Amino acid sequence: MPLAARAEQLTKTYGTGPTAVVALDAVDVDIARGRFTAVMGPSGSGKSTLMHCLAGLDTVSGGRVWLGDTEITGLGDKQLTQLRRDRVGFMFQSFNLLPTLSAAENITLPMDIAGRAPDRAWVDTVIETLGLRDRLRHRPAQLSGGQQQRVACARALASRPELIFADEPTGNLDSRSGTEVLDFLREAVDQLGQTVVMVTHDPGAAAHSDLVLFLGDGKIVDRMENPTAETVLERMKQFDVIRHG
Ligand SMILES: Nc1ncnc2c1ncn2[C@@H]1O[C@H](COP(=O)(O)OP(=O)(O)OP(=O)(O)O)[C@@H](O)[C@H]1O
Repeated sequence: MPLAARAEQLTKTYGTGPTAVVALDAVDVDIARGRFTAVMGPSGSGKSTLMHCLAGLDTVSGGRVWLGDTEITGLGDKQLTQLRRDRVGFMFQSFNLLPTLSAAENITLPMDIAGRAPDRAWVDTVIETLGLRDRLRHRPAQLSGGQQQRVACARALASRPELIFADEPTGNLDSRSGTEVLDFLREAVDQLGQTVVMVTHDPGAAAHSDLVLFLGDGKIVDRMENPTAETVLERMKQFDVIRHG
């Protein structure tokens, strides 16, 4: 199966000496291309750290990481910045849109900064898929939270990245808007052939994915194909029993 990203014995330690924290402990992980992967686990289990290391947002303490066929461990800051800009899309809990720009300008901003001409047909497809056609001239403040996150999703998709990382993308949304954004991410995978990795605490959000990776204390402790909200919740309860019972 072609891989969008891969980590081998990925270790991340914060600090040194007796106060050092091992956020990731020799993690091996494959992210398959064209799939929707969710990353779950208790607070502090290393979800965001894993995402940041896979996306080249953070350096690793040990092990190796690849984006596609490119090994990113060992790349310098400049190369990493370029790689993220050209090959990775990001969505965060706070939508991170620029307030003075229209939706349309926000969507193509990363490419404008990079001096890359957008593929108009592709951007049009993304806008259509996300139902943003009649919102393009609006500024973020004139849009609902759900619409703002759809703009952020379109921005992440606009450059047709190899991989989209979404960190709690529905954390700031009511459940209806959240579901809508998750449905769009699902469509980005199913209809547009994109690859999505999403960090979430919410079993209902994870149920939109193809595969859930469960982290615990910096290790991948379990995985679940074709999750439903119920099976994910059930699995989380079992972990609680193991941890606290
Ligand atoms: N910049 C940092 N400096 C020191 N320790 C950090 C730093 N970032 C994360 N950590 C520690 O690394 C561990 C993993 O953190 P991480 O943010 O990856 O967990 P998480 O699973 O994403 O948590 P949450 O669900 O609360 O966001 C935690 O113990 C955290 O305190």
